[in-house]
Amino acid sequence: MAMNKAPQLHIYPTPAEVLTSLADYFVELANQAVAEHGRFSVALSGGNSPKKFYELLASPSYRTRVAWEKVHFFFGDERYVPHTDPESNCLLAKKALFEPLQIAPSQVFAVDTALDPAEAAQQYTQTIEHYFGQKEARFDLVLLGLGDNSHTASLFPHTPVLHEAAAGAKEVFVEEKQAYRITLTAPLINQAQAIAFLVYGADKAAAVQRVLTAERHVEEFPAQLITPVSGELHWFLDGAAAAQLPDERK
Ligand SMILES: O=C1O[C@H](COP(=O)(O)O)[C@@H](O)[C@H](O)[C@H]1O
Repeated sequence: MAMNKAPQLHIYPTPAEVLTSLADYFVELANQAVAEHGRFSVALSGGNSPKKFYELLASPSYRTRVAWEKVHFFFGDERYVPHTDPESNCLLAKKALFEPLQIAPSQVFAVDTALDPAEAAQQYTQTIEHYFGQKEARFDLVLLGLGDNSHTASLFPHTPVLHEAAAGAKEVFVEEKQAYRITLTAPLINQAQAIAFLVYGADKAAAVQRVLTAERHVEEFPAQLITPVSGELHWFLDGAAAAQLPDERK
């Protein structure tokens, strides 16, 4: 039986150092993927944490280090709102990354939130399948965040999508938000070549500790579902988010 590789933890004193380390890793993976297969496919995370990361990638220090015209952007999850809504993960990426880097619309694969949720998820699955063609859908990188309730992407505690066995996108009604989300399923995320969590801030410390050290209980701690089939799993953390980890994990 294949054993899951242990996640690699990268812990830095400050969020700024975490962001730089993740940006360096992004550059390394992007250049490697472009050299190997001519393009780099990345699924972006949303919420608050990645804004500064996207701004850093678009900054003068990083913008010349990646062949951005060869990068193809997907979304690990999307809030079920128009792309002009401040809640939209697509809008966040557009403002912080796509516009500053002048990314062509043909490089961005967004969820169509004008459709009904099930249709939007089905269409996004088809978009992903079409992009990868005959090959298994395997993103070069999936970026993830972590909610203080241990959700990642839009894999929220006690939702049916946690049991989805198909690798694709799926709609999920999130009771605590009273709203639909569209999320990549855990099986699809786990097919990725590399998966990187970006988590910083003291409000995430308990969730980090539970996901990484508690006994497996995916209904309560959905981020425990993220166990790559054969790719790499990295956690980029600041000291505050890592504070409740036992010393031997730091
Ligand atoms: O709702 C979401 O939450 C998680 C965590 O976001 P953060 O605001 O706590 O950083 C995020 O990873 C996900 O993409 C987003 O839609």
